[in-house]
Order: sequence, then structure tokens, then C-alpha cells
Amino acid sequence: MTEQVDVVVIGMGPGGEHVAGTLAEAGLSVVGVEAELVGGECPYWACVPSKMMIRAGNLLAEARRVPGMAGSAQVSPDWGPVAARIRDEATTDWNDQVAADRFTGKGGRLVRGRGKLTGHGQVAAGGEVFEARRGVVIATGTRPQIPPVPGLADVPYWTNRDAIAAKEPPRNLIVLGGGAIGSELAQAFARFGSRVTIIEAAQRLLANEEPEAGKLLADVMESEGVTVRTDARASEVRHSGDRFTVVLDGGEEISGDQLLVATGRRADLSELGLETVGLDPTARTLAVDEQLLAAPGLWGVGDVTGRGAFTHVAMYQAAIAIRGVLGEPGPAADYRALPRVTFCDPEIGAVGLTESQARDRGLRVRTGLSQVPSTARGWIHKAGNEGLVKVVEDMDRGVLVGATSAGPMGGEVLYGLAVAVHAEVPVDRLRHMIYAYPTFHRGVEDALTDLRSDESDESDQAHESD
Ligand SMILES: Cc1cc2nc3c(=O)[nH]c(=O)nc-3n(C[C@H](O)[C@H](O)[C@H](O)COP(=O)(O)OP(=O)(O)OC[C@H]3O[C@@H](n4cnc5c(N)ncnc54)[C@H](O)[C@@H]3O)c2cc1C
Ligand SMILES: NC(=O)c1ccc[n+]([C@@H]2O[C@H](COP(=O)([O-])OP(=O)(O)OC[C@H]3O[C@@H](n4cnc5c(N)ncnc54)[C@H](O)[C@@H]3O)[C@@H](O)[C@H]2O)c1
Repeated sequence: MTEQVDVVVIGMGPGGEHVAGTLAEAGLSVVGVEAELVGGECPYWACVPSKMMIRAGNLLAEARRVPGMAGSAQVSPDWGPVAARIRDEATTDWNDQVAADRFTGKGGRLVRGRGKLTGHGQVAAGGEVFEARRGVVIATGTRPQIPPVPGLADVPYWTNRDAIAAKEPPRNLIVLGGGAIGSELAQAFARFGSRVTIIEAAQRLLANEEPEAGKLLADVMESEGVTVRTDARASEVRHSGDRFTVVLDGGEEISGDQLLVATGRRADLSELGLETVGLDPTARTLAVDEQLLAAPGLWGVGDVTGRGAFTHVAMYQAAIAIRGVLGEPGPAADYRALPRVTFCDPEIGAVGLTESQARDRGLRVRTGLSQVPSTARGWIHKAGNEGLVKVVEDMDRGVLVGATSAGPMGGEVLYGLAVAVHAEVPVDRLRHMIYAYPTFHRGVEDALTDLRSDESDESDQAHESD
């Protein structure tokens, strides 16, 4: 027996929950299928609790900046309130009843279990088969990608989930991977007293962002006592008693009492029955078009699409898929001004293309750089003022195609830059704007003033030799 409904959403993380809840509110009959917790990774093991850890770590860091600035302060870190806040306020002890009720309260029907396509518009879940008249939405997210380092699979390493649920900070923490997860959690634990070593295979932290940002972050982390090993590869992992040992290429051994693996995430399409609708279940991500369609009547939203593993991308895509299901017009997905913020201290905000991504696309590029400590506000701020603004201009069009703002509130400073990239505001107009004094975002004006190209460098040099 199949049950007729309007829409089935498989995966109720931020993307799926938004689609399912909104369509249910619009009056459609919606089945939301969830294998774990309604709300997905973000509220229980990712964005929200990690930002609570970071907020607490930042409070400690600010208190440690009091000497020389505002008197004296004694700081005694206590993980207890952090763990309690994560348990009680963020996750309700990893119970999703509130989120489930939120969805059913909108008129949706929640089916617990794994959803699987069994043909076009057909989903098997929870022992039932649903026939979706309007369509199916896949929003199944990602899971940690564990690298094939010999020995790693056999040791009780942490993923983000264990780190978020930690009842106390580890004494010695090894973090494999210096991307967003590794960097954020490393700094948070370090500020609570963990001795942390980050092992990153790439040349720098946050390898997908501007090199200046990764270097800045590594410098600050190291000044706080975190050991940052870039260009470092693990060749073996061992565990004995309660000690982890990571052997690096070259033989050096790094030991700790916890090992956090944060080496990226990947979608798992293998169990979704994609072959029943003619799609490849071995693909790395669910390929979708600019309307988020993977096939007629089959939408994909969120991390599973591989277009940026961020909650705001999942929500953005969800809004487009909702319009698609409802048959409403609206703009297609546009990722030119995709913002991301790594909530370290300094906060690393970025939007659009990095300089090297812009060059790889064949753009003629000018870049400008300013340093937060050299701005009036950065100088006033003093302790904890490390940061920079970098802007990347497409010279031929005279617009910014990317920007980075790192520093205190770097993620907030990013907003203006994101508007500039999104709306393609001419650089000439940005330069003649009034920037409030003394804000951190005045560093944007300085970076715009600094815009220069390799070509102009070359012509400058030619001038000098004349
Ligand atoms: C430590 C950490 C910190 C992060 N911090 C941030 C941040 O600050 N800002 C930000 O924007 N992003 C952050 N992210 C990324 C963010 O968590 C994800 O981008 C977001 O959760 C993706 O939402 P989603 O709906 O695509 O998938 P998910 O949140 O992964 O949800 C997918 C859901 O689908 C379910 N599911 C999977 N397969 C099936 C199936 N077959 N049947 C039924 N259900 C299924 C899963 O159980 C899960 O609940 C962070 C991630 C991590 C790990
Ligand atoms: N603030 C945020 O918005 C936020 C925070 C955390 C996570 N996220 C999202 O979650 C995604 C996943 O985060 P992540 O940090 O796991 O992935 P990532 O891709 O950002 O970083 C993984 C890092 O691990 C390194 N690596 C891979 N294999 C390695 C190995 N064997 N040894 C050492 N290093 C290795 C890679 O070079 C890379 O730098 C992010 O890309 C981001 O989209 C966002």
C-alpha cells in the first residue's frame, strides 16, 4: 500500500526542516523523514553548540586581555557551565521533541527512520511507502570524512560530535585537520586549558581561504600556545592505554589523550536509492541545477549538494526549492557572493572568490590589503586587535569579486563586503562612500585605497628603472 502525499522531505536538518515546515504551513501534505534528530547537525553537534564553546572561550580571552588595559583579572576556566549550556539550552540533552513538535505543529507528519527512493516520486520510510504528488526533497547532509591513515580506523578518535558533547576539556588534544571545524574547536579547547596540536596537511590553516587569513590565524593561535603543524601528514595512528600517538611523515610522534578528526565531510548517497530514478549513487554529491533540481520532481538542498557546507546555504537553497515545489517564480541559485565565517578569534569572514580563485578563472585582478591594527579602531582596541581586510577586484568590470575581513567582529564587517560583491557595486562608488569613524569596517576603505595589480607593480618597476 502506498500513501499519497504532496511532498516527502528526506533529512530534517536546517535545509530539510525549512522546506518541510514551510510547505506544511502552506497547506501541503508533507512527510518529513529523519533518521536521527529533527534539526540535523547544526543545533546538536555543530554551529550552535560550537559557538557556545567559542563564546565562552572568547570571554576568557577577553578577561586575559585586562592587564595593561583595564586593571587586573583572575581567570579560572570552568568547562562546567559550557557543557551544561550545550546540554540544557542548545540540545535539551540531545532530544529533538521541541523541533519535532515545531514541525508537526505546522501540519507536517514526521516519520522516524531512514528514507530511501524506490522510484520517481516514491519514498520508503519507517515501514511505509509514500507517493509524492509534487515531489521529493533530499536534504541528508554530510558526515565526517575519515582519511585512510593506517591505524586511524581502529582507534577511538573523536569527531565533532564527541568534541561538542565533551564533559571536560582534554588535557592534550591532537586535532587532525586545520579547516573550519579543527580551527574553531582547537582554539575553544585551548582557551580552557587544553594543550592542543593541530596537524594540517595543507600549507596553512583554512586552506580554502586567503593565505593571509590562514597565516594570521596560525600566528594568533601559536601566540596562545596552540601548536600548529602545517604541511604535515599523518602516516600512522596508534592508541594504547589512554594515549593517542600520531606519527608524522618523517617519523616524528605527537601524543595526546584525545584525537579529534576534522578532515572534511562528505555526503553519502549510497543508501538513498538514487539508482531507482536514474541518478548515480556513487557520486560525491547530489548534483542539482540552479533551481535545486536533481531530476524532474526531485530537489536537493543543503550540504548534500556540495555547494557550500553551511547552514545559511542550506536555508538559501531551501527557499528556492520551496518556490519550485509551489510553482512560484523567483531568482535562481547564485553563489557568487557566498559568505563564510570561521568563528575563531580573530573571526575570519570571507565572501566570493579568493585572489587565487579569481586568477584561476582568468580574471584580471587587483587586490588591496589593510591591517586592522593600523586602523584607528584597531589601534584603540589594542589587545586582541589582530586582523586584516583584503579585497579582490575584477579589473575589467571594476567590481569586487571577493573579500576577506578578519579580526574582531570580522564576520560582521563582512556584511558590507558581501553586499558589494552580491550587488556588484562599482569599486569607484565604494571608494567614495562615507565610512563611520572609528569603526573596524573603515579598514575596508583602506583596503580599497590599496587596490593594485601585478600589472601596475610591473609598470611601477618599469617607471623606477626609467
Ligand atoms: C562542528 C561544526 C560547526 C559548524 N558551524 C557552522 C557555522 O557556524 N555556521 C554554518 O553556517 N555552518 C556550520 N556548520 C555546517 C552546518 O552544520 C551544516 O552546513 C548544516 O547542518 C547543513 O544542513 P543540512 O540540512 O544540509 O544537513 P544536516 O544538518 O547534516 O542534516 C541532515 C539530516 O538528514 C538526516 N538523514 C541523513 N540521511 C537520512 C536518510 N536516509 N533518511 C532520513 N534522514 C536522513 C540526518 O540524520 C540529519 O539529521 C558546522 C558544522 C560542524 C560539523
Ligand atoms: N563557521 C562555520 O561556518 C563552520 C564551522 C565548522 C564547519 N563548517 C563547515 O563544515 C565543513 C567541514 O569542516 P572541516 O573543518 O571538517 O573541513 P574543511 O574542508 O574545512 O577542512 C578540513 C581540513 O583537513 C585537512 N586534511 C584532510 N585530510 C587530512 C589529513 N589526512 N591530515 C591532516 N589534514 C588533513 C584539509 O587539508 C583541510 O584543511 C567546512 O568546510 C564548513 O563548510 C563551517
